[in-house]
Amino acid sequence: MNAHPFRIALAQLNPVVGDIDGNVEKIRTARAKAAALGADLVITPELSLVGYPTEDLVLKSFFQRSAMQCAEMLAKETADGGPALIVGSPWLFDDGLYNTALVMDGGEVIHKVCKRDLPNYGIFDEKRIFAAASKTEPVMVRGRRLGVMICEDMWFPHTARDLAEAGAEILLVPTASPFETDKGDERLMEARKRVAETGLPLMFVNQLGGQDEVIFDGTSFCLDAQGEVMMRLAGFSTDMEIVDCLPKQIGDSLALRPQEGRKAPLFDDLEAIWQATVLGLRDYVGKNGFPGVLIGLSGGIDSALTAAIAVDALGKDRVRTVMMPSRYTSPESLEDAQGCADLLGVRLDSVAIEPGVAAFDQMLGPIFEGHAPDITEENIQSRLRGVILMAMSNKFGDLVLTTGNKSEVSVGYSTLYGDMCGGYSVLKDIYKSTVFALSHWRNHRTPLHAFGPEGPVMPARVITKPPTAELRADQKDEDSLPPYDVLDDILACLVERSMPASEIVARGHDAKTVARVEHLLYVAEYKRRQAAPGVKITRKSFGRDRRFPITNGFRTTRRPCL
Ligand SMILES: Nc1ncnc2c1ncn2[C@@H]1O[C@H](COP(=O)(O)OP(=O)(O)OC[C@H]2O[C@@H]([n+]3cccc(C(=O)O)c3)[C@H](O)[C@@H]2O)[C@@H](O)[C@H]1O
Ligand SMILES: Nc1ncnc2c1ncn2[C@@H]1O[C@H](COP(=O)(O)OP(=O)(O)OP(=O)(O)O)[C@@H](O)[C@H]1O
Ligand SMILES: NC(=O)CC[C@H](N)C(=O)O
Repeated sequence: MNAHPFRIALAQLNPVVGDIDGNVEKIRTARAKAAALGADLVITPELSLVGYPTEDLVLKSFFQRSAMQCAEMLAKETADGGPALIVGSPWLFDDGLYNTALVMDGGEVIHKVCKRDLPNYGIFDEKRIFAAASKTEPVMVRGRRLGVMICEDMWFPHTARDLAEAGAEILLVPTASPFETDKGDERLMEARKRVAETGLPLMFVNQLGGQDEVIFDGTSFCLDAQGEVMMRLAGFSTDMEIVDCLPKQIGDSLALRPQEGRKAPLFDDLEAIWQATVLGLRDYVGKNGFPGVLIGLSGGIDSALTAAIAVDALGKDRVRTVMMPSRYTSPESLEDAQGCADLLGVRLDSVAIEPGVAAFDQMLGPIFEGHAPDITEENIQSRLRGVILMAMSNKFGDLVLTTGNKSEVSVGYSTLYGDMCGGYSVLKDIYKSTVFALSHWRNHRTPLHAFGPEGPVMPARVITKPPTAELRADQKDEDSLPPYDVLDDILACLVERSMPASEIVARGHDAKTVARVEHLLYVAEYKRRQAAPGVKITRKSFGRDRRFPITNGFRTTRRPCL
């Protein structure tokens, strides 16, 4: 029996959805690097050739043909004597389009493994675009019997069980598993269940990178047959590593035993959130070709945190900020905005909005005659700031970042076409309580892979002062909203845990407050549909993840006739 190790390279790549040529080049480069290290096989992530998720792009027949032709071309390159290769690609068979892992060796595609369990919940829509395979069998590669299964196939027992019963020596899982808080634990738990059920080691090769709202954190790993982590790739960074697997006869069957290797450190919760926002923004800006970003810096915590994340993602020279004072802007806000800009080293311009406010007062005066000033005038200030930011974006090409956090986005505490102006949001799925925690954390810690300063990124007062929109005299967020610790707990119960009002009240919350927050959450749906996309962090982000009707007569505080 061949006692040489079978050397498997796990290539954690960052593809761009739809950039098939660019992705081919990334796969080719990874394979060349793995070849130099003596690999027998290179595994790339799920749909590595086209990126994940492709959404309806993959339904175009030209797209399908392009992917298949490029896959055939990559397969031909494996005639060079280098490692075999597993590439993820859509494949059109007579009975439908499948999400496949193509096994390439000796100049051709030697196996096509089709995905069996298609995720169709949360952000996933795979049943809309792919057909599901009915069975999965092991594939022979260079004398080894390999159990290849694609991402969601690992979340259920049947595929791993079938592969083990058919004599697979190891489970290989190309994946595109998006980041959310605690997702690493969930993946490990599912992987360990499959290992325990089959007695086989497992390799999980995840995609890296930001794709619109979804972030892939990588953190690929290899488990031995006891479920111990033998190797782990970096989180939030491209990476590759070779694992030597020793062939071994166990009773009647053959097994591959992965040897121990490098284990990249894991991140704690706050640093993982930080890394996700940084990677999400960096890839959104980079993959969409923006020179930099533009932020309205108010001296408040949301814009300060957004600017700090932007500097960590892009570097200070690609982040531009602008203070837009009004008669309600306090001297502390002016000082704090300047303090943030100084600490981050970013450019801060100032454009006063008072001339615009006066012009609108005059222009609308005849129409509004006899009507007392109200929220209309407050919103005009916010909209003027939006106009200024969008004008600067048009002139200089930078992407405007919106600064609203999940607490505000949930209850519609923002102005349509005002502070909601912008193309991308990094705090959209981060509650205000976590905004405070993250700001404090970043003032004391320097994250890995960050371009920002080592010291604090905002004056301490930005974190400690009461939040205010400064759209009228002496305004505080808590005049309109419950305290953020109360609001955020109720929202997390409603949004992430989908709890009825009665259960939330049973946790000790005031019934009227819960009913009001639920109402605000539902009636703000129209605003969210018009909001910029933003980084998914929690189990239920707004956007693809949580799809609610705008016109909605349901409330859990009412009792429908049953
Ligand atoms: N179902 C629906 N479908 C489509 N559109 C709908 C709608 N319901 C209202 N609308 C439209 O939306 C308008 C109301 O929305 P909008 O104009 O945004 O105005 P509105 O939500 O009434 O006011 C903005 C709120 O955001 C708060 N805020 C907090 C923090 C910062 C800022 C800031 O600006 O910096 C603002 C501010 O204090 C105020 O409570 C209506 O006049 C109507 O035109
Ligand atoms: N004076 C200002 N100068 C520049 N931008 C501003 C100003 N006021 C508001 N903005 C922009 O509008 C956003 C919403 O501002 P606002 O202060 O009303 O609410 P907030 O949620 O408390 O945000 P922040 O904590 O950043 O102040 C800000 O984050 C900022 O981008
Ligand atoms: N691409 C997939 O099939 C991903 C589904 C899987 N359950 C995950 O979230 O990681």
